[in-house]
Amino acid sequence: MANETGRIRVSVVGAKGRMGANVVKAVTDAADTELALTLDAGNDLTEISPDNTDVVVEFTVPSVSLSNVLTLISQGVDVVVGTTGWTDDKLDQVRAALANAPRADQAVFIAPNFAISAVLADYFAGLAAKYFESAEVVELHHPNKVDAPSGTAIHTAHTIADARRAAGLGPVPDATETDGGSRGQVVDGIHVHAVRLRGLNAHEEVLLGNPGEQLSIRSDCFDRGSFMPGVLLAVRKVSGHAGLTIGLDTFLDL
Ligand SMILES: NC(=O)C1=CN([C@@H]2O[C@H](COP(=O)(O)OP(=O)(O)OC[C@H]3O[C@@H](n4cnc5c(N)ncnc54)[C@H](OP(=O)(O)O)[C@@H]3O)[C@@H](O)[C@H]2O)C=CC1
Ligand SMILES: O=C(O)C1=N[C@H](C(=O)O)C[C@H](O)C1
Repeated sequence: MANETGRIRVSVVGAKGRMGANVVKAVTDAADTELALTLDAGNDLTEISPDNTDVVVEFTVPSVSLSNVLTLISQGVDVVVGTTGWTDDKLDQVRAALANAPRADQAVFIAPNFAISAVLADYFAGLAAKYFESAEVVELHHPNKVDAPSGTAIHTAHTIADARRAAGLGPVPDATETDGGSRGQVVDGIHVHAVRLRGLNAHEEVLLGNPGEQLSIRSDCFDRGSFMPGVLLAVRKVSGHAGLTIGLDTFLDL
């Protein structure tokens, strides 16, 4: 979708945040998008409508994202979401809202990660998982992050678990009898470990092991600019994909 200038009008929710501020700059700088409204906590999302906006980009906090997305659907605009914290129940609520949306072709796109390195790490982990007895995920982030483990790590754990199930693999080998929390969170049978360290930005390592060998798949996003090509790709694609779409891999030729 585009306006009479040929540019996609993009509003940003969470515009003053770390990601939102980068999105405002990316949308302003790109030739085929133009910045519409910028909103943050305390602003009224019903200011956003098809009169001023084609696509909304939402980067806020997990506790408010569902409510924001439901409001934006009822406002009749397409939405690209980068905020984490999505459960099956929340996704079902989005699907139900889309089924009753003002426009029949309305679209919501949610991505756990917009960086090509992270999307490929997840994809490669899914390809490799069936060949290894053991699999664990380590995610490492800046200490200002409010959620752990990361949305990306949760997604990667499910990707690995799905591949293991499809290959008929059983549980990962683990003789641990006492833990005290040191073995991380178990997501779909896969242990996920979260590091929070000043100096880091967003990193993930998938460890796959067999007797006598190991494969490591690692993504390092040193700068939030790494997410912007993926965000802009989603902004350009979302309006052609009615309903709920999840994961940037759906817009890549993998
Ligand atoms: N998918 C991806 O590729 C990526 C996803 N993320 C995810 O994006 C989310 C945001 O991360 P980040 O930018 O670092 O977080 P920040 O805390 O820097 O930004 C969040 C922003 O949302 C605002 N906000 C809070 N509540 C509301 C509300 N009800 N309505 C509108 N705005 C609100 C905050 O305002 P205030 O501070 O005033 O409360 C703040 O400006 C996280 O879930 C993170 O995990 C991050 C990087 C990449
Ligand atoms: O909060 C962050 O910074 C990030 N959040 C996302 C996540 O939880 O997976 C994506 C990326 O890891 C950066």
